[in-house]
Amino acid sequence: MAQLTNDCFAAGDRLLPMEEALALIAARVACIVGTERVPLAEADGRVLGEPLTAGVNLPPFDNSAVDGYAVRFGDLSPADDTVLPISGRIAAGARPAAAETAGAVRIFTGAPMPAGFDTVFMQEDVVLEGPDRARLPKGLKRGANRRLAGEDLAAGALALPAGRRLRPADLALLGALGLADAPVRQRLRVAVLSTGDEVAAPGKPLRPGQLYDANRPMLAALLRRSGCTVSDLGIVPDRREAMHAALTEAAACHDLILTSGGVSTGEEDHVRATVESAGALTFWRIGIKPGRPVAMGVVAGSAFMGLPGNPAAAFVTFAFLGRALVARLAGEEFRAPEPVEVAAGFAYRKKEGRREYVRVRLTRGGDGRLRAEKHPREGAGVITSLTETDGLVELREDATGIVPGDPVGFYPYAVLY
Ligand SMILES: Nc1nc2c(c(=O)[nH]1)N[C@H]1C(S)=C(S)[C@@H](COP(=O)(O)OP(=O)(O)OC[C@H]3O[C@@H](n4cnc5c(N)ncnc54)[C@H](O)[C@@H]3O)O[C@H]1N2
Ligand code: MOO
Repeated sequence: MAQLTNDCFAAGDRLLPMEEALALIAARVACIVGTERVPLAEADGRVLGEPLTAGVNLPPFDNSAVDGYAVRFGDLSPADDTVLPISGRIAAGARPAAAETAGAVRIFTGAPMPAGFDTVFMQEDVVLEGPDRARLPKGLKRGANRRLAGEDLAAGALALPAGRRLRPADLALLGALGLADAPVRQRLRVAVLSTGDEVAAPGKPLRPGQLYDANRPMLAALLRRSGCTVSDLGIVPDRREAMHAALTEAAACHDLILTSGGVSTGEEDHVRATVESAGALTFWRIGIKPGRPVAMGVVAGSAFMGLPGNPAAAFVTFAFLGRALVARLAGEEFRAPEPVEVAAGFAYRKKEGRREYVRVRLTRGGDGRLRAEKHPREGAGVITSLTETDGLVELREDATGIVPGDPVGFYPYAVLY
């Protein structure tokens, strides 16, 4: 994290545009975790630590894609059906046979092609004339129904790049290449804490003026889905010394500290001031709604991100900034999610110059198009505006508003974590 030095380019009160914040994360933050080997069964969701090249051809040998009859294309009559004697039989798992002399060879899906044979008729298309003669219809192309060694992936070719977050299909590829384990990045160790005297832990009765902590369970879950190991450091009261102690202790054994609340401008908002005194602040105000106060920096050698206290703001800022930071630190090759276009089902006015995310539910309009309906309650503290919706509509900085029917970019929640 040495990259996040105290050169305060985001000084002053300017709202940093999202693109600039993301560019800073990309430019200043490097991978800080080593690699380890894990069995394939445990590799789903892990980040590949090095590029993997194929050690074998995929498939490993020429084989039939169907149950049927293998022939040499040159033995076929171009203009008419061909009748050939059935000269052999090869099942899947059989050793590749020495060259058959001629004729049609009974073959099964996945069985090795006999040497010199290049084309396979599906058995449904073949008429048997007695026990050992096959009538083969005209018109099949050379090479039909044959899979060539290495046509999926050739030995020596790149199978998966470093930084890849492994998906179930990737495990099929690694398994097919004969790998029992994979070199992956160690999990990022992240400390999560909530701040604020008004925030209470579950299991205790609420004192007047208190509410239960919504952000910790949500952020811990988002982090785990991003591949992190999470330490829950509880709730830190609104006192500078308590905050200083919590952050510096957390920094000792975590790669990243993620907080919520206390990053705004109030006298009781100690997070930002603590980061400035115990480390360095890279930015702390972003041109995004909900979620303007987002702080990023370093504390005692550990990366730091402070999200706003309002739960919907914490969610949105984690989805678009926290996720990018985690990916950089964890060595994950990160591509920002792409919104899909849907029709707006609502009118909305916004200020130019900041990016807004509107919580929406998807419905299908009479015209068959997917339509985004805005949740009726917009407040950044309204948790049901997250639970009762399907995703976020993005309104970019230059937009001043939309009317029903306008095309808008929609992110389903599932693509955000
Ligand atoms: N004068 C200004 N006031 C505020 C500004 C501003 O720019 N100038 N920004 C507003 C915005 S936007 C937000 S968001 C909040 C962010 O403030 P903080 O990040 O300092 O967060 P807090 O003040 O601590 O809390 C805000 C809100 O969220 C509730 N909260 C906090 N933590 C939790 C939690 N773990 N679970 C559930 N709810 C939580 C907290 O009680 C507050 O209601 O500041 C605005 N004000
Ligand atoms: O953006 Mo604040 O984060 O509006 O609630």
